Formats: sequence, C-alpha cells, structure tokens
Amino acid sequence: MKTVFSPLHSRRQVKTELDGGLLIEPHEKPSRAETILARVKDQALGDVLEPEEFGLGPVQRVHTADYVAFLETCWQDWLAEGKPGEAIPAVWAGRGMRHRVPKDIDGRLGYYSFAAETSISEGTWEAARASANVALTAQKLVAEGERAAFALCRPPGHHAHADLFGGYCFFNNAAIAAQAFRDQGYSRVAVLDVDFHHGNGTQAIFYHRADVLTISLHGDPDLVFPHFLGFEDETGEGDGEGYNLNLTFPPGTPYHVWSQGLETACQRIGEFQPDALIVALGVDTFEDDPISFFKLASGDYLTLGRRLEQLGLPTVFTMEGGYDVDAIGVNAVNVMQGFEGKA
Ligand SMILES: NCCCCCC(=O)NO
Ligand SMILES: [Mg+2]
Ligand SMILES: [Zn+2]
Repeated sequence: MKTVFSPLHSRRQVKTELDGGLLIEPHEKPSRAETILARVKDQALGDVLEPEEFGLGPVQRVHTADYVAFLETCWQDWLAEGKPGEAIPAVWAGRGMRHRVPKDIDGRLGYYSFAAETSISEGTWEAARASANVALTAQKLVAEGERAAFALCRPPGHHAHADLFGGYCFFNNAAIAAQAFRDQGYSRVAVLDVDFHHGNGTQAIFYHRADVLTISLHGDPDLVFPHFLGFEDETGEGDGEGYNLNLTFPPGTPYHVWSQGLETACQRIGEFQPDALIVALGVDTFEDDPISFFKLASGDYLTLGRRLEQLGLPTVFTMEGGYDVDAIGVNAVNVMQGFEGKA
C-alpha cells in the first residue's frame, strides 16, 4: 500500500495545549507522524510519496471561503495585535448571543472554533494545507487504480466543520477526500470514522446529504470530547435522514464489544453500496492511549484492517488521532497490514 506523507507537517509546532487548566505540551505532536512513517518504512508497507499541490479549490468544496481566509492570516493577525503567546480561542457566542463575525482577532478565533485546546502559531496554516494535499493525493492514487492508499495526515481533520476548527483539526481531510471522489463522478461515498472521538465535523459537513454516508464509532459524548455532538439519535436531516450513524461506547470498551459496532457499520455500508470508502483512522482507541478510554490491543488493529478489506471497496485511510506515541506506529500500520492480509 502506498503512503502519502509531507514533511511540512512539522511546520505545526505549537508549544501549548489547554488541558486541565494548564498549558501542556500538545498531545498532537510531530513525533506522532514521524513514528508512523518510521513504521511504514520498517515494515516496507510500500512507496512513500510526497503530496501534489491541489490548491485551495478542493478545500473550498468543503470549507467556507471566509474560514479559509481566517486560517490563512490568523497567526499574523494575532501577532499584529501584540499578543504574547500562541493564538488560543477564549470567547464564544453563548446562548442568546449573536453569531456574526467580529473584526477583532479574539472574536474571530471564537467565531471560527468550537474548543480551546487547539492553539495556532507560525506554520499551522502551511501544515494544515499540506495535510489536505496529503489526503487529496491519496484519493487521486485510489481514483487512478490503487485499491487503497494511506494518507498520513498531520494535523488531523475529522473534528473540523465547514467553518470551525478544534480538536487539533483545521481542514477536514476525510471530507475533502470524500468530496473529491464525488466531484470525480463517484456517485456514493462512505466515510467510516474509527477514531475514539466522534467525527463531528465530518457528520456536520454531510448531515443533509444522501450521497455521502457518515458513520462514527466513538466514546459516549456525554463523557468525552466533543461533548455536544455524536449521539445515537443524530441520523441525518432532510435528504440526509438515515445517512448518518453514530455508535457510542462506554469506558473500558474492548475490541470484542467495539467490533459489534464495526459489524453494524459494515452492514450499513453494504446496504449503501458506495463506490469508495474513506476510513478516518484514529488509533486513540488503543488501551494505553493517554486521553481516551477504550481497550483495543495492538493485534486488534490487524483484525480491523482485515475486516475493512472485506468491504471490497476502493479505500482511502486518513490519519486522525492516537497519542500513545510509542505504540502509534505499530497500531496504525497494523491496520494497513491487516487490510493487505497480514495475519
Ligand atoms: N481535550 C481535547 C481533546 C481533543 C480530541 C482530539 C482527538 O483525538 N480527536 O479525534
Ligand atoms: Mg470516531
Ligand atoms: Zn480522537
């Protein structure tokens, strides 16, 4: 399986993440991508390609022009206002307030985000652009005949809405790849999010559409991020009614329970009969993940990969979460190797 990777991911080098009332070293750190890349090479998974440049066109098929423009100048605008630290949103339109775009950078940071843990600094824009290009390059490989391709995306994307960043995400790489398939004539596309967290951005982007089926397995949002979306009664709206499926699980969920949800998801995908599949692959479902509460073991990712291959679909994997850096390489590449039949 080919892997697409951009060294530009390392342009995102924020030093802070707001967590537990402290500014900590971010969980979403450069070593995550480097560790996965090292495992890809160690396992001779396949060629590693740098992304092509697709420009902002395919990004703006998913994200609004004003949001993209905000991200492009956010850091400069923040510096221009003499702020001493990294750009962190700290104010939002609460209930009864107005959802309009303020001029001030603090107001715009709040308008275009839904959470405060995701700092922005020099290089975040370049890394986010490269990550979207990574996903689009993997999508192109599959559209040109590869059975599957691994988009080693960093920063991740599945929390990003059309005009919201958060959860370490800026551009929704999985949604951008799904929309690219649609724009190239694939009638139906399924996005399966196996990250520990709900793919709230992906859900929101396609929520009113029947051409892209969105499914996510995740920790109960009553207990974990993103807290305000991802419940099982969210099934789509309008034309999209019935084309969103959320499967939630409690703390301590092991693979043999989680995989029952996977089977439900695979059943739904079979009914939908998509022309392509995007797997939003987070491995923060791992038993030792520092911010999550499922109990999947490394060997379970081989089983997961093998099950995904049995769907028989052209498949793009977009890297999402996973924060046990010692294990992330084995766990992520196990999915690819399971997909390719490794026992
Ligand atoms: N306290 C912020 C947690 C952000 C979750 C990031 C993630 O892994 N999403 O998949
Ligand atoms: Mg998920
Ligand atoms: Zn996650």
